Parts: sequence; structure tokens; C-alpha cells
Amino acid sequence: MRITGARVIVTSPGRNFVTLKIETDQGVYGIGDATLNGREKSVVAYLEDHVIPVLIGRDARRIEDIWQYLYRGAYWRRGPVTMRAIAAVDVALWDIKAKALGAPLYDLLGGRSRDGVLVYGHANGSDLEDTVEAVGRYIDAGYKAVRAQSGVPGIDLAYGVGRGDMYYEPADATLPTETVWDTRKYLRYLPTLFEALRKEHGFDVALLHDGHHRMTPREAAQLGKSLEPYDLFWLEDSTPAENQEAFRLIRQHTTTPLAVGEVFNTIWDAKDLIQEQLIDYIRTTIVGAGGLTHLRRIADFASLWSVRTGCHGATDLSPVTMGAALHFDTWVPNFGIQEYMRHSEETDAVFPHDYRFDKGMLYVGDTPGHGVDIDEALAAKYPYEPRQLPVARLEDGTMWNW
Ligand SMILES: O=C(O)[C@@H](O)[C@@H](O)[C@H](O)[C@H](O)CO
Ligand SMILES: [Mg+2]
Repeated sequence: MRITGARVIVTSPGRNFVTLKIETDQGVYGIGDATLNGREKSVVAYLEDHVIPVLIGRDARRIEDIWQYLYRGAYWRRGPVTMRAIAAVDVALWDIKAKALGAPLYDLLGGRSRDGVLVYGHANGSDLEDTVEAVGRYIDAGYKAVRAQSGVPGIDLAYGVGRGDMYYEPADATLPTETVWDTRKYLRYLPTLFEALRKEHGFDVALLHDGHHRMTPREAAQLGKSLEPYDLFWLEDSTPAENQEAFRLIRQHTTTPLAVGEVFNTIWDAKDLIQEQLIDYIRTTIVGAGGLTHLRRIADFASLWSVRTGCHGATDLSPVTMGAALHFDTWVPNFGIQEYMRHSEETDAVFPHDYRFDKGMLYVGDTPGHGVDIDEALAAKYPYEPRQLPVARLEDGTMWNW
């Protein structure tokens, strides 16, 4: 089965998505997501200039060899751009293989380990009361797990506070929005938020929180400790993880479960975190880390150390990544949870898919492949719109982590 063509489709049905479509001489095609939020065009160029020319004529069934060719052959390994381009090819090829065999993708991975995939939704509020209500709306909508982000008293416009009900989009401006950050205010406020959440909603619902890399390791340890009475499902990205050793300090001080990895590209970013059991959940997802071929290696390695998966699933990961991730989640033995931010109706229409939400779970369909397609005529009606992620500064103007 030869690859006869491949092209990149950029569309912006409410937000930008980069999609790779690979065609074969047997009429079967596959779709892969290559979206890198706020830096989309860099992956378009990588694919069009450096990847597509070497794909034409290759045997589409040789997924592993093509992965190794693109990874080792680039010489310049890793990085968000390279690994997203490889992911797009890899997912499209898995889609093709599964379609050609007439099987849903999870069957090729080893079959079902579960019926449905537990997901968590995003509740955002401008203050404590607002956030408690927002979490309530998710519980009413059937969610069993909810991430709670809140505006912090005394801080204007901090990241994580959504602007619409049930939707949230950080890439909101042509030039980066400037947000302000003060960790001491945040550390004082957050335990009061989770105390109120548990008081109002009880302990049955799983609650999660994202620190978005803004704390030092010591501050993260303090936060983890202060949240212990509220039984979090996880505390995510409490400190930047370029230095994996930082998590040793956090781990020594708190039993709050720790999650990290949405910005990781390969197993090398998480190796020490996993084998030293410094984290509980690895958040890397398919588009971030070179596709299914590499993500399942990360998951298998993590399973040796009791680390479970918690795939990134913000709206900048297209329905193609969500569909492929759900097949992965349906199979992976050490599954933890899946992030789920609903896409807009426009996005759902451009990417018809067969996964569905029911009572806090997502279910994959049995369509051969990963079950997500692209309506190219509709996609063409939404041209690319430059959008950037925000940046954060401390109150004195110092640039900070976001
Ligand atoms: O956990 C998450 O989903 C967030 O950290 C993301 O919303 C993240 O900010 C975006 O994916 C960045 O593109
Ligand atoms: Mg996050």
C-alpha cells in the first residue's frame, strides 16, 4: 500500500487547527492532528518542506519504520515542532491501517481494557462563589471529575479563568495578552477554594487543579500539603519540569497526587519522574509526543512504576487527537483519566467524529480507524487566524512562567 499524496489543511472554526491527510494507492486515507497552539505555522512548514516529500511512495503499512525514519533521520531530535509533525504522520498511518483492516483502532493496540473513558471537565470562575457554582454545573451535567480554576483575590486577569460558560480558550489575541501573577496570594487563597468546594459538593466528585508551572518546588510542596485534606485527584504542573529533579522536593513533602507532562515531547522528558515515582500521572498526549507509536512506549514504561495516564485534552488538541487518544485510553492498561474540554459546534462540524459523552465518560465508536474525519469543504470556509497564548508577569513587571 503506497502513499500517493499528503497535504496539510489549516482551518480555524473558532480556533486554529493543523491537520495532515495522507492518501494511498488503495483509496484509503488517514487523518492526523499537527496543531501546536500559537505556533501553528511552524509545523505546517516542517510538514510541507521536510516531511511530505520523503513520505511519497513509502509503504503506508510500515508505521514503525516511518516513525524511526522521521525521528532518527531528522538528526535534530525531539522538540514540539518535530514531534507534532511526526505525530500527525503516525496517527494518519494508524488510521489508514485500521481502516484497511476494517477495525477500530483500539483493536490494533490490543483491544478494549474498559467500556468507557473517565473524563474531567473544566470549571472556571472569577471568584470563589463563581467557581463553586461552575463546578456544580459540571456535576449537574453528569461529570464525575472536574478541574477547578479560579480568579484569585487581588490578581486581575490570571490564566485559567474562562470567559464563557463551559468553554475556555487561552489563545485569545493576535498579540499575547499580559496576565499578572502573585504566588503568595494564590497559595493563601487556594485551600479556601477547595474547602468551599468540598463543603458544597462533598467528596464523591473527583477534583483536580492545574498550577500551570507557576510555583517554585518549595511553593508547590506547600500547596500540595495545604490541599491534602481536600483529597485532590491531582495537582497538575505545579512547577516547571525541565528539571525533573525538582519533583523530588515536592514529593518529599506531600501526598497530594502529582500530574505533569502536557508540554513533554518524548519519554526522555519524563524518564526520571517516572522511574523515581515522583509523579502519579503522566499527561503527555498523542499529538505532543510523536503519535501513538511513541505514547504507548511512554505508557508501558510508566506502568512499570505505577504511573497512570492522564492525557492532555484542551481545545487546542483537535477532535482528531481526541479521537485517537480515546482509542489509546480504551486500550491502555494503566489508564488514569482523560482531560475533556468540549470543542465548539463549528469545530465539531468540521471534524465529524463518532465518540460521544455520557454521564461523565467518553465512548469511542466502532468505525474502522480512529473515527474522526475532516470536512474539507467546510474547513476551507474558516481561514487561519493568528492567535497567541498569553504571557505572565509578576506585579513588578518581571516575566514569569505561564
Ligand atoms: O491542562 C490544560 O489543559 C492547560 O494547561 C491547557 O489549557 C494549556 O494551557 C493549553 O493546552 C495551551 O495550549
Ligand atoms: Mg495544564
